[in-house]
Amino acid sequence: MTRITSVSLRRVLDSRGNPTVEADVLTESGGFGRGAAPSGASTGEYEAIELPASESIAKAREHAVPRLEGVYAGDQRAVDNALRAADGTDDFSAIGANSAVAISMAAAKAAADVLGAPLYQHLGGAFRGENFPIPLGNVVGGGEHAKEATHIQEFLAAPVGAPSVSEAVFANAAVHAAVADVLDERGVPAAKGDEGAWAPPISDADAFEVVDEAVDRVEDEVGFEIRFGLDMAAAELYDDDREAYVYGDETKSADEQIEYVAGLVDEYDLAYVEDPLDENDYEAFAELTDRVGDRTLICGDDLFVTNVERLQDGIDAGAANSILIKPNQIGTLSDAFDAVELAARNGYETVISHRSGETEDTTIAHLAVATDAGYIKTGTVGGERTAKLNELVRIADDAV
Ligand SMILES: O=C(O)[C@@H](CO)OP(=O)(O)O
Ligand SMILES: [Mg+2]
Repeated sequence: MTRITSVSLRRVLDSRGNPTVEADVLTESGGFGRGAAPSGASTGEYEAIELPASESIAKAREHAVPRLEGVYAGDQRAVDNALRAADGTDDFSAIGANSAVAISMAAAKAAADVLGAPLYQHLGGAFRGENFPIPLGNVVGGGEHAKEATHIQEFLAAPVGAPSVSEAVFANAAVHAAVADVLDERGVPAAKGDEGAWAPPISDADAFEVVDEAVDRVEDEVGFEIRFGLDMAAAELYDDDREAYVYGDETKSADEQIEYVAGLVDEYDLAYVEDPLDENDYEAFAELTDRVGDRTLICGDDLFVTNVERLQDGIDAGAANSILIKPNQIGTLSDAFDAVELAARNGYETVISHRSGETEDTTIAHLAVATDAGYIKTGTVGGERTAKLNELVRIADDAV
């Protein structure tokens, strides 16, 4: 029933206005699924390769589409193995991870359509749909996502005490609004960065104060615990030649960076710190995890790139205690699931994540529920971000 009869690919816009790949998959019994690839700006050195959309589409049409016709969409591993076989490289550099992930997601949705089940249930089974991830909401940011703003890429609201996913989602939006108020009171004008977070021209130290204040205000209003966290995207701060983290005119050695982050965790009771160190420095990750891993999540994004081999190296080294899962970093849903499962077996928390360049695709909301992930990082406001957040609300309301 879920045998694939056609795969079509097209160029569509992403949220930055760049071309990205959208895939439609049809099955013989009329099942339909559509998936679109997101795109990163602060990409990790070890990510699967995104090709220019037109090139990726042309290559996938030539090599992947003929292999996919006749494969069962309901057999996700068969679909993803066909994509890997069509590509023939380790990093999807032949057809592009952008076409691969779009097709992989579209096939899963087509299978769910045939089965008449919500995507999260097709991917995660009958017992999923009870637990929901805590949404990490980007409220202030800079780095590669906005010029003339903070060095730290993302300040993320974490409504850890929210009684429901819906209240959590609205709390993050309230923190985003409260940040605007606090900035306004301080006379700071702020544009928005790529993910819709405020991108004010202030120092990192000031941003901590602003976010802390905004979180306190909303916490008082809603009556449950809200903490905050960071994505430092430190690989972007790290200068290989100087062997130091560069913050404008200041630099920090790896030891100083560890000291700095450990201090921030304690000062602001941070719930979450993503990529606090360079993507090649497992040792420094391990040292920081050893120091503060009992009270905060140290998450590997560029460090692990959703790759089981890199995650296994991290587990062996004691580096981090959680992993960011981005399907397009590795190219298929099967690979993303393998990373989630390896993480879970080793007590690593999972955080399912969007990219800074996004589309209206809602697959990651379903993926987070399907894998029982503790967290999802998918922005706070803006249509391509609220698409996922609203889908979570619908899943919780049994309305998908
Ligand atoms: O670093 C990150 O975690 C992501 C998403 O927030 O950014 P990008 O997609 O630019 O890599
Ligand atoms: Mg990151």
